[in-house]
Amino acid sequence: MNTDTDLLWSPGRRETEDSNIASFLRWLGTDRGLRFDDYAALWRWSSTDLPGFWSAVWEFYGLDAVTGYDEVLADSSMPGATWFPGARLNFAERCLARATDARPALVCVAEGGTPEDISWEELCRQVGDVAAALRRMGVGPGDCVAGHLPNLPQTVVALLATAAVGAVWTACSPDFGTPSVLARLRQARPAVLVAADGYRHGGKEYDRRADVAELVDGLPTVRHVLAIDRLFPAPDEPWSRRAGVAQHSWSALPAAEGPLVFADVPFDHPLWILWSSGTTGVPKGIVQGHGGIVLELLKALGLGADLRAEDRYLFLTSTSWMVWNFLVGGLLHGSTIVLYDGSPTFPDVNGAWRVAEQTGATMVGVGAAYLAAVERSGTHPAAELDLGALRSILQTGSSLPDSTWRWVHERLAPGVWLQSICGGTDICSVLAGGSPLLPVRVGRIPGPSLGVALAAWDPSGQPLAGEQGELVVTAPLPSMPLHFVDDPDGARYRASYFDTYPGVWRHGDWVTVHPDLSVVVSGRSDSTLNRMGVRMGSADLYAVVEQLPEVMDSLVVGVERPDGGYFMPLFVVTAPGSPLDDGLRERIAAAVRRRLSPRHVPDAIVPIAAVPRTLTGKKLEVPVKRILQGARVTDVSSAGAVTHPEMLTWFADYAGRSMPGG
Ligand SMILES: CC(=O)CC(=O)O
Repeated sequence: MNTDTDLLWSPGRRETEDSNIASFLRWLGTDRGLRFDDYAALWRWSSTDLPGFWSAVWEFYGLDAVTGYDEVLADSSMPGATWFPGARLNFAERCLARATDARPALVCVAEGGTPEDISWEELCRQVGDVAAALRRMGVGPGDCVAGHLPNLPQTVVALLATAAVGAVWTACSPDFGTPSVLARLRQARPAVLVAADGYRHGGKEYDRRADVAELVDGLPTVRHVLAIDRLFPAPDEPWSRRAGVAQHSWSALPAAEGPLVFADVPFDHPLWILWSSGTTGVPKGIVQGHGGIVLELLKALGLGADLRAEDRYLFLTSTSWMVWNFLVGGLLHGSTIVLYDGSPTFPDVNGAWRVAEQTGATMVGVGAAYLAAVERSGTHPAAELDLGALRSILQTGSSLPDSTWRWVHERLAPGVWLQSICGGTDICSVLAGGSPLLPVRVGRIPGPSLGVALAAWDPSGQPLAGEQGELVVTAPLPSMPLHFVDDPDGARYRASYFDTYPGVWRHGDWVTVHPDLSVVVSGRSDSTLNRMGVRMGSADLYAVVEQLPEVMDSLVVGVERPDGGYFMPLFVVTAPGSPLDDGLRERIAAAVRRRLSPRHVPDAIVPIAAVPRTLTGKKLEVPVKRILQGARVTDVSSAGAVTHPEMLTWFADYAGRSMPGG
């Protein structure tokens, strides 16, 4: 039910008249003679007239002054759509195109430190020096440069320098275990490894030099290590002793001899490789292209999130989550991007908000789990900190409990525009999210993003209105993968998105699209709960269970048994001092029965010490389900890619001990 008490935020004059999307609508009227009464009408046009919409984005953002093209969409089949043949543009060049003296390009904060500004001029100079160094190492189109780096200014510089020379970038955050990093980077076959000596997190320093040596040993294609010695400086000490590998110190790189030259690459030239979470098999290397990413991030951040040049845009993320790339996309808008290298909960749970205060961040991106944790802490950031500059929060990763939507508006930053966004690595962007033209209501993503032909489908491919179905995208997007790494015939790519509905992208989430176009995502469809033929999203259960003050975290899975039975245990982490006794079990079951349905009541409610998650915060529903079905821990998760890996062994023991018929 959606009543007015659910309304948290409504567009004001700034949004309806001064936002980027308002300017876009005016521009469509004057330049194209197109008028739309509301967001819904604009979205319908944008997701059906693809050449019309994407050519409008192209012109509105001035790309026609950069390059021409033969056609907008030469082939619209999925997979394999052909966008903007004939166009040539370089992501790095576009990121540096709006350099200005007026504002910094980067504001960098190390955990416990003070913010440091890097000007656009300085950023361009550093990109030029590193690009020149890469060219001296013989790196160019067809090569890969890999980063083993935390969220440092050097990481942004290395990405832009790699793109500038036309090579492919990929990164793993150093908090990943070495086997996980190797499972990814081995596939990418990097020629150069850019690595930091360590990182700081939660008040501790982690030395990673030995891990870098191990990586170099495991990556026979690496010829050069570009070493960032910041925490443990020992410039003359090579980290790897492997023959044939040269180590260069980042801080000692010579200045470039000439101006920065950007490789002139076609629209679909590979830009970077992003990695799937790798919790259900070998991580998939998702390759996205220069043109598709430029266009998508201009549209998503500009027309969707209303990012502007004067914004200071912070995302709390490691370099392994696609939102880091989504953060760097802020440069395309001439915005200042804020890089925080550290834990959002250091020195206390409000660490991230302190960084926002220190840096004057105007738009802050966070994972849902972090927001919920701050809510639970009982602190009142709005009273303790000056978040006056903050205008918008981007929330993603998983669904937000209803209470947290309200808490953000009441206690974190009253008046702020909370944008819940859903998309992912696969497109490095947003499928559904906020719009300056749409109100924000509790529990609802305001609408599908422009250009995204999003729908809910039933198993036979029929669209569902106001009912939960598979999230599909029925028309191509420019940032869809060019291909996967090591997938020459595209079989892995097709199997990932196109096996259920040939020619239509199945994203792997359960979604409901309401008549007002608002969207509710109810969890991953590959971890669906299916009781007696009724499908239920795990997120619905979490939303109820995690509202109880005694429950800190939870995980639910539905296990098909060999005997045809179905077992649906709910695992809960209780708050200190709240044992999971019969009383609490009954309160949980009663809340689920009342707020959802008797069918949602779990078969067992079991205490656990922690919920294992991917390093980007997603609960490990599918791996746990598979363990409960008898899979070996090592077959369903890759070491170092999950939090609380010890819990996977716990689930294996539980499967042996407590599963019905087990
Ligand atoms: C934008 C997103 O969808 C991010 C994520 O959940 O991985």
